[in-house]
Amino acid sequence: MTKTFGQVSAVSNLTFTVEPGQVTGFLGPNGAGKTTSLRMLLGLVRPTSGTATFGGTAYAKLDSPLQTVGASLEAASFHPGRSARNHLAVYAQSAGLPKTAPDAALEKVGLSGYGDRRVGGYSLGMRQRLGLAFALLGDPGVLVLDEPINGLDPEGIKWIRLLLRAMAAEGRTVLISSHLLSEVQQTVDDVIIISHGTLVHRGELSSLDTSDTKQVQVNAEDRDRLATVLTEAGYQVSNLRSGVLVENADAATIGRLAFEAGIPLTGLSQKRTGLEESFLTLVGEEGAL
Ligand SMILES: Nc1ncnc2c1ncn2[C@@H]1O[C@H](COP(=O)(O)OP(=O)(O)OP(=O)(O)O)[C@@H](O)[C@H]1O
Repeated sequence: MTKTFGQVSAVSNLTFTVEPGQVTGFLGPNGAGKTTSLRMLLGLVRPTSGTATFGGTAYAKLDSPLQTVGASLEAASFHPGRSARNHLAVYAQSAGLPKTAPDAALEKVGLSGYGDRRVGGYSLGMRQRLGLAFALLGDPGVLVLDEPINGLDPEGIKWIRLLLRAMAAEGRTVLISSHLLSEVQQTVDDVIIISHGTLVHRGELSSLDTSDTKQVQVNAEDRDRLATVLTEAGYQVSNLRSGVLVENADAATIGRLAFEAGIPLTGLSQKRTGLEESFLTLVGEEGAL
């Protein structure tokens, strides 16, 4: 797809496919063209050229759009004077969904107790959840969510991460946008990265990790002994506030070495410092904002 607004080229020649059964992150700095792309996908903006389809059908031609694609583009677009349940009921009725659909959707997003409140009194996090309830209303196989994590508190972030992962595990297609890789890093399987309206990277999240040096962070109550054992095994180690950093190592080998030396570990993880760095290199300076 390509979209130009007068002189501004918002999206140029962008091509990608999103697969079911996984969560795909659509990433890029502010102004990269994510929202414009998602709006084209949902038939809200007409592409200058190109097409976007769901299983071969354009959004506008879908027989039952709410039951096919659930979308949440602007969390703030609900009328402040109406209740969440009322909003959802109107959409459910016009789409011929069962009367129970609004309550089921509110339940899924943890807003059951707040359905009768005016949306105007909702926090940003609650509006995000309501946006998601709207997306889930028709129990669709595809979810398209613009910045769904933005505005959520840590508990909300954990909650949405689990929900999106569960949706993907059920075989649904989940596409979420974000301007921060770190925000979605633990949620996505695949990434599509754009910058200045063009595709700069497409692949599994791990494909972003181009760092040659693999580091392992490991900790034990007897940290000194752990460091000695690893040094004797030929590893270069340094002390961190929260453990020992081992250069050029993989977590499985370090875990086995500690086990063989009879050192109980209190922490063991492979550091993936390359991800964020690769992301920033791909999107340029603005990505740091
Ligand atoms: N209706 C419009 N008229 C003119 N220019 C527009 C319009 N919509 C978007 N643009 C421009 O297109 C470019 C891409 O904007 P878009 O909102 O798609 O980016 P984004 O990646 O979603 O960023 P953000 O996360 O800040 O929303 C920007 O330069 C923006 O100013």
